[in-house]
Amino acid sequence: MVTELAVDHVSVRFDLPGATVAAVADVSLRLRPGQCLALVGESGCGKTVLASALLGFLPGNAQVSGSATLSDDRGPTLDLLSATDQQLATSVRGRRIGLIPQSPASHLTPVRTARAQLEEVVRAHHPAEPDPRGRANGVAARAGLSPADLDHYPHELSGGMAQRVATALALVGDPWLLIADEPTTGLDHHLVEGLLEEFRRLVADGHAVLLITHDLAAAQRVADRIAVMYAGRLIEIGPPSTVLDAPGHPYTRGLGDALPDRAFTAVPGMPPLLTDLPPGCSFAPRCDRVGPECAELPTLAADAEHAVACHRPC
Ligand SMILES: Nc1ncnc2c1ncn2[C@@H]1O[C@H](COP(=O)(O)OP(=O)(O)OP(=O)(O)O)[C@@H](O)[C@H]1O
Ligand code: NI
Repeated sequence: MVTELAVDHVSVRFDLPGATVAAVADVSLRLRPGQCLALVGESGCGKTVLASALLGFLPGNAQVSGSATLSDDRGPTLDLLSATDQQLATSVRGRRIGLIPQSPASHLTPVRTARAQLEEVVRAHHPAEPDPRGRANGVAARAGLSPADLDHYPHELSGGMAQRVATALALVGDPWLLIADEPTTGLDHHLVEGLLEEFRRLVADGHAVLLITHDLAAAQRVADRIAVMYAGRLIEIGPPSTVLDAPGHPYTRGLGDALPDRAFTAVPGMPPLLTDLPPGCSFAPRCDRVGPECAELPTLAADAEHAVACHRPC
């Protein structure tokens, strides 16, 4: 059996009174053991919504289409988008897919210490473990925490500390696929290095990592592919060297130019409103290469090594 997550043509819309938000549109991607895919893009482009769709964490006003097939030897092959919450809770979350959520503090129980929460998850995943405390300390160390750090309540943890507790919680069940949503937020340079090292080690051990990040430099250091999202769509995907050094999409070129060691110039203009997307390329209003053909939606060749959804690539 091929171990894989196959995301095919996934779209997520939110119905609001009088408007529809097209948060994710027609996203396809694949992840296999030994791979790290970085998903990058400006705030609000749909990264967290995509991750939430995969784990069944979308609110009731979300309309989802497409499929996300999870195949591995840890459970039945499953479409994550049509699975029941019961199936996701008992067989997927934490066991086949681990999530480091974007706001980790809000996922911790306020009245119990980090240790109590981590040891509970250790016991749930490893009922025969004779030393849950030792195992919790071990997984905490991999996330950059000392045993003493665990004896705090969530409100006593800094943002970076809560982030590391969330990382430890996600690692406990040894999921083959880890989805990390902005895991370096609030961490200092030293801790970012440690976390990226842990991701590299997981990938070398045969895990897969979907790294959602604003930090292109981090993506470059750990990912073997970078997928760039704009206004809910994937607009470019390829190896970091290509995407960052020889990008095809004008938006990706703009993102690369915003790196601190380059021009540091942000892409001019604002992303479009997701309630009111233009029919063609949604980057066209900001694009310096725009032409008449951009009134048609460009497509992305999903299976190519390097793919660009642009009529006039750089
Ligand atoms: N429950 C909801 N109802 C309506 N719109 C929503 C809902 N949740 C998210 N959105 C919208 O969907 C879009 C995508 O949001 P998302 O959180 O995925 O962005 P993101 O790429 O993760 O951004 P960031 O980098 O800031 O975390 C945003 O415009 C957001 O306002
Ligand atoms: Ni997000």
